[in-house]
Amino acid sequence: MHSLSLSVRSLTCVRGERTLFTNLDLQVTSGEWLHIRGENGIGKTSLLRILAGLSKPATGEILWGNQSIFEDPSQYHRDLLFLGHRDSLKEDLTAFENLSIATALDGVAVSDKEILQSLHRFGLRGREELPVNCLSAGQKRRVLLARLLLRKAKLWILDEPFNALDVNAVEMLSKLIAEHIANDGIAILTSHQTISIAGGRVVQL
Ligand SMILES: Nc1ncnc2c1ncn2[C@@H]1O[C@H](COP(=O)(O)OP(=O)(O)OP(=O)(O)O)[C@@H](O)[C@H]1O
Repeated sequence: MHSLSLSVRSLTCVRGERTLFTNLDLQVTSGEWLHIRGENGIGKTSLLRILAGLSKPATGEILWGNQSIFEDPSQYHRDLLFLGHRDSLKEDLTAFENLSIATALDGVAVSDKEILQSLHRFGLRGREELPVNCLSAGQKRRVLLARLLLRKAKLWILDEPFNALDVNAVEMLSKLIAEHIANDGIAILTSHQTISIAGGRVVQL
């Protein structure tokens, strides 16, 4: 994976009547991750949605490498995996079917074996063929997170990825993020917890 960076210059975000942040600058390069922190309602999710190209900032630019993310969105979205904190699964389908659909929509060719392995890594052995509405909140979250193993995205943008996870799953996800960073990946995430993964910087909104 060659070195890449996401650079943000003079970003301003307005939602409704409120200006959430102004003139935000940040940069994150291969082998680094950012922890976006701040109180409820400060604008963390709004920032991540802008960084993922899902909404536009009032002012400012976002460069992936040398190019604005809005110039070639399909290329950017091939390099990016965004997991929103309100992302949900199709409740009447199984965990396996949910991942099959998600990877097909992402345009990624994965084998049934790889899908099963990703579910097993997230501790869902024996739960692969249950309709998702029979899973607990934390197990549903684990199914969503299994996508991280199936997409070889360079940039992970994760909104509250540790929510609803038990101690083991927190450890599993921390290890996965650490591996991604060690392999020259990039991650930007929000969390109200303290996270100890090497290569990280805190951005306080
Ligand atoms: N489309 C919108 N129209 C009006 N206000 C909005 C819109 N989207 C978000 N907001 C407001 O912007 C503020 C920031 O919301 P955001 O979800 O980014 O906060 P957050 O920092 O992620 O909070 P939390 O820690 O609670 O998840 C909130 O006050 C929210 O109500």
